[in-house]
Amino acid sequence: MWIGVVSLFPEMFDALTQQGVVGRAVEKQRISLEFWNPRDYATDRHRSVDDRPYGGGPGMLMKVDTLRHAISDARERAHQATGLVPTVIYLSPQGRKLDQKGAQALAAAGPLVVVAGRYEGIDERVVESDIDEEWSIGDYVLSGGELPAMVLIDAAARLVPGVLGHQDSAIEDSFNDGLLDCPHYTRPEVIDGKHVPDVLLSGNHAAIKRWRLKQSLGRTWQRRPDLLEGRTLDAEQQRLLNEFIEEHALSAR
Ligand SMILES: C[S@@+](CC[C@H](N)C(=O)[O-])C[C@H]1O[C@@H](n2cnc3c(N)ncnc32)[C@H](O)[C@@H]1O
Repeated sequence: MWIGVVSLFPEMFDALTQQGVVGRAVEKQRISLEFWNPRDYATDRHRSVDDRPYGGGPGMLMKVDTLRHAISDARERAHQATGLVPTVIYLSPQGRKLDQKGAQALAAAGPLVVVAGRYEGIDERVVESDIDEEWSIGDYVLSGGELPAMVLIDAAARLVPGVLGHQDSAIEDSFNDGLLDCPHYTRPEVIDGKHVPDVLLSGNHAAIKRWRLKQSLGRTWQRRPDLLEGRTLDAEQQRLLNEFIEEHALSAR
């Protein structure tokens, strides 16, 4: 997966690319990340990258020419590196809210150019002319698009085949099949008098699989019932959820 990043603070991305899953993916060249800094295109004495908004008011906007130049070079490089036309994404609180389905779509898309905004954002005409999609990471406002860009890149990159050591771990993650993940346990067998559920020690893989699905369904029902709305459970899933609800009612008594 090829990703070009347009940012005034490319060094922030070291946090993403120098360790962990994405760091290893970059090292193994499963993910290629390249950076364009609008400041490198500034020609004035102060190397300015911001400009005043028409109509006045507080805050600045990203300077148009340096930003467009960076986007254009990133787009051209994407084509050169992959032979494909990239999707240019602007991280914005006004964009489509990122969820696991969105991350799956981005992981399967061709090359991406990801634009991190700063100040009060970017000129609307640049959005209209140079941006293909706007993505948000949630209904709150951050000071810049770098953290949102890293969130989006991480969420998509770990779904690229070969990026995760155990590909299954992505399959079983929360949201991948529309449910929350089941609870997990590691050693020791007893912590503060609390035991690992017997079934996980049984070695009975069918029973473990059934238990995990039951917990997934139950947790989703408890914590995120909205995820179950409009979803038709098959007979086995319904049975497991009923069992969970019954057990839950019994333990609540
Ligand atoms: C201070 S914000 C500008 C917010 C903008 N004035 C608004 O209210 O829509 C600066 C930059 O941070 C990024 N940003 C902030 N919150 C974000 C979010 N929830 N999702 C994605 N990007 C965000 C965007 O790139 C934005 O251009």
